[in-house]
Amino acid sequence: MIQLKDILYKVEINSVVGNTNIAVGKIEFDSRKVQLNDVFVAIRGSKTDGHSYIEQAAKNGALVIVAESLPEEKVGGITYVEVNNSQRALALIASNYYQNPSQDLKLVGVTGTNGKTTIATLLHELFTKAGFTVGLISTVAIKIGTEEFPTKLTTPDSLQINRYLDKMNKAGAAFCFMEVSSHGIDQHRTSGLEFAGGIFTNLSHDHLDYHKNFAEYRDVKKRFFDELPANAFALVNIDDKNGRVMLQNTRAKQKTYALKTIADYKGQIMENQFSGLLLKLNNQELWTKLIGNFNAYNVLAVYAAADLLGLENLENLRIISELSPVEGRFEHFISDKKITAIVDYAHTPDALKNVLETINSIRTKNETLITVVGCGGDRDASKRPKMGHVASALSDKVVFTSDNPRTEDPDKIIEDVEAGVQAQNTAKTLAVTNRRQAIKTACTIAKSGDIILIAGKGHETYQEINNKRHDFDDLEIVKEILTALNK
Ligand SMILES: CC(=O)N[C@H]1[C@@H](OP(=O)(O)OP(=O)(O)OC[C@H]2O[C@@H](n3ccc(=O)[nH]c3=O)[C@H](O)[C@@H]2O)O[C@H](CO)[C@@H](O)[C@@H]1O[C@H](C)C(=O)N[C@@H](C)C(=O)N[C@H](CCC(=O)O)C(=O)O
Ligand SMILES: Nc1ncnc2c1ncn2[C@@H]1O[C@H](COP(=O)(O)OP(=O)(O)OP(=O)(O)O)[C@@H](O)[C@H]1O
Ligand SMILES: N[C@H](CCC[C@H](N)C(=O)O)C(=O)O
Ligand SMILES: [Mg+2]
Repeated sequence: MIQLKDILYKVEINSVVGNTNIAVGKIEFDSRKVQLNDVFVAIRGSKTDGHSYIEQAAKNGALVIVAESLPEEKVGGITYVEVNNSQRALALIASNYYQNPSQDLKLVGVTGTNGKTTIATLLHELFTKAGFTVGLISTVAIKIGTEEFPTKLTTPDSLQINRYLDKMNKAGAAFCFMEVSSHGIDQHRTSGLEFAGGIFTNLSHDHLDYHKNFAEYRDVKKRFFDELPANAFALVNIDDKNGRVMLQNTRAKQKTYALKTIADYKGQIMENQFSGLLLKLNNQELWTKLIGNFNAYNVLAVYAAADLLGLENLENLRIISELSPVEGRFEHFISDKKITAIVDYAHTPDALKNVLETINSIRTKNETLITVVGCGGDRDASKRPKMGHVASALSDKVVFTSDNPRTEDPDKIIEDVEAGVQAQNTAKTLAVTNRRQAIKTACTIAKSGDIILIAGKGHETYQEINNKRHDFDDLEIVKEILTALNK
């Protein structure tokens, strides 16, 4: 059995009421899951305050309550621990509980607005092909070797992270690549983890519903680099103006990558086609099946990280050339009548712009580009008009539709998106609220040789409407419709 005093190691404690020399059960931050002898950590959330459920946790058998303020009335036999920050305390307790699993493998975190899943997944694949057992914590899935576990968040809560890292160690994993979202950093989901490296991709508009403004969003990301240990590497995209900012206060070894400026890892695009990219990396040629300028950055980050982790150069280059695109990221299908349907997870204005610019740089003049896109509900509404503008300015035709409306009115979201369309582009757009119907509309308009981009949902296999997830897979649906239309 684990002792309370052991799992409180390094936790910043204000006061304790009761005994810490006691054996405890599991750790929970949801009172509804508490069982006999568990530790309940009360967290102030965005919807409710965990401190209101201390009594319920006690009724369910909690032996220990960890909170930022202790209740006046205490129950005999329960140990109360007052801490400065419950979320941080939870993360440290979780690390201690699983015996600091991040120290027993090389953990690399990827942060930035776009490209996290792509880079983390490619690194997982690269080191797997190099013969290692590798862990992955990403938006799409959590993986231990080839075993896959479902996930709902990009960066899970600290208990889950440490539980999976422990499982990875038990499976003999040498590395784990994980996405570190700004919510994750802000909510201390990654506090107390020992990272061997951190990667910064880029910073653009997203999540400004959650963070007060862009500067705060940037500073949260920076905190991840501020907290890296001295023996870790901090690898940043120096073409992004915020790359330098990330390095300002880090103790870690500073490394840079870039396509446009001098950097430790310098890339150059030689060819950019539908079949892939020909790159020059530190003066060595490399062919990759990944498509688009933005993927040149991702490939460069992958090469650099693998190099910093000690992978032999030629093996590094050879395996990168074998890597396939990540699920739902520029995945494409060509129909019998030669209509190209591309499914991509672009759900920010910058990602959408990059994807559309890539398609425009590759396609020929007589191929029409039809974009199907929407924005998620209960998420940053200020990105909606920007996405409407980008989609309509860079496509020949746009069908605005729903993404995951969640609890919002889908037509209202579409109106927000349409508000960004400039007068000269309005004639190119139409709105079809039902996403399947919108895809069908695009397929009906498309002629042989045309390109349909379906953006925003990528790998997702559901559509969330009013707290219910319905089966929905953009790629499956577009294939089915094009086939049914005999196109
Ligand atoms: C806004 C946000 O990030 N919310 C996360 C947060 O929950 P919350 O603050 O809303 O929690 P709350 O409902 O207010 O409850 C507060 C506390 O009371 C507890 N409680 C509540 C009820 C009860 O009866 N008893 C009880 O003890 C809850 O367990 C919780 O500890 O903490 C939870 C546990 O870690 C997360 O699951 C939850 O993620 C929600 C589901 C979410 O949708 N998050 C998204 C926005 C997110 O995190 N996205 C990022 C970014 C993706 C990207 O990069 O694009 C990600 O990493 O996935
Ligand atoms: N390096 C990049 N720069 C800009 N855009 C990118 C980059 N890499 C990918 N994208 C675009 O962003 C989309 C999402 O990519 P990816 O899933 O790798 O990002 P992410 O950071 O994991 O996103 P999330 O915040 O949802 O976890 C892709 O489908 C593509 O359109
Ligand atoms: N991690 C992102 C994913 C957005 C994907 C998009 N399909 C949506 O539902 O808005 C978020 O939670 O904001
Ligand atoms: Mg991701």
